[in-house]
Amino acid sequence: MSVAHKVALVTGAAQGIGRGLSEILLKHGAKVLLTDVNQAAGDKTLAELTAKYDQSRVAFVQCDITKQEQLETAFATAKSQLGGIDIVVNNAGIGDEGDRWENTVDVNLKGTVKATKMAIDNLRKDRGGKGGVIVNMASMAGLNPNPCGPVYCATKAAIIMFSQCWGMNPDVTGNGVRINILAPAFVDTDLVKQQLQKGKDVIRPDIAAMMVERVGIMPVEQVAEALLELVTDESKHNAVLKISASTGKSYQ
Ligand SMILES: NC(=O)C1=CN([C@@H]2O[C@H](COP(=O)(O)OP(=O)(O)OC[C@H]3O[C@@H](n4cnc5c(N)ncnc54)[C@H](O)[C@@H]3O)[C@@H](O)[C@H]2O)C=CC1
Ligand SMILES: CCCCCC(=O)/C=C/[C@H]1C=CC(=O)[C@@H]1CCCCCCC(=O)O
Repeated sequence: MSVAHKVALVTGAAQGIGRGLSEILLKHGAKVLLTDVNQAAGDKTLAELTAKYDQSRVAFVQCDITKQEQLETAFATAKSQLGGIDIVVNNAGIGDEGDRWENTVDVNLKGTVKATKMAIDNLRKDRGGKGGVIVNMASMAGLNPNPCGPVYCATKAAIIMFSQCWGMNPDVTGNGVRINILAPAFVDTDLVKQQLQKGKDVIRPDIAAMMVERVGIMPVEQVAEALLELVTDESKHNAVLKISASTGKSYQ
């Protein structure tokens, strides 16, 4: 499936991986609704992307994925402003541990569940949609245990299982909806930089640093290419695409 002229909604799109995913979709001719909880960062990213791409193809709406009504507004905006929805990338995520661990469950798990259910409802052909593809952002940390971020890892493991369960549902597959999962190892974004620099949320920063040393760290663009594969290759359904600087891409 070509992404040209398709409409994508990306969560957590103001910076980091979400911004990179949005940009590769724009480069290949899609229309993109950037969504993010951070209004100021979203406005800045929108201004930068509209300077490079046709401004009728990109828009931003503030959306906290933990808030059902803000998700509803975002999906409605994609339809009214960009003409429909074909691709949903549930990328937004955080890594709080310690006293703030419940934020990580709220955003990574509950927020992704809310957004996935809404995406399925909007894409299903029997509910007025055109079919399409959902990609949920997990992590290698949801597949391989480590002692650094137990709540983060648990939420990412849950995203994989939740997504694959929906992907086995004939009401989803029978109505033109594909669901795939992206599971990167370390990517060069603020999430990793902040955690490693301040040791803020990492329970054993020494071990985290050793893991980064062993596994390496990827540029955002490498993850964006992997997303494009999951979106465009129609044979990919219920796939988990693992990607790491040291071992490259593999499906599980
Ligand atoms: N950086 C890495 O090494 C890896 C990151 N990931 C995942 O990729 C995704 C993106 O991470 P990064 O770009 O690295 O992080 P980042 O911190 O650079 O960007 C995350 C974006 O999500 C937004 N966000 C946070 N909470 C939100 C909410 N409640 N609603 C909407 N937007 C919200 C932030 O404002 C920010 O713009 C996350 O799900 C993360 O868990 C997965 C594997 C590796
Ligand atoms: C969960 C590991 C914590 C390490 C600290 C850190 O910097 C966090 C990085 C995470 C940010 C988002 C992620 O998904 C990153 C973890 C990636 C783990 C890679 C594991 C690689 C492997 O086991 O092969």
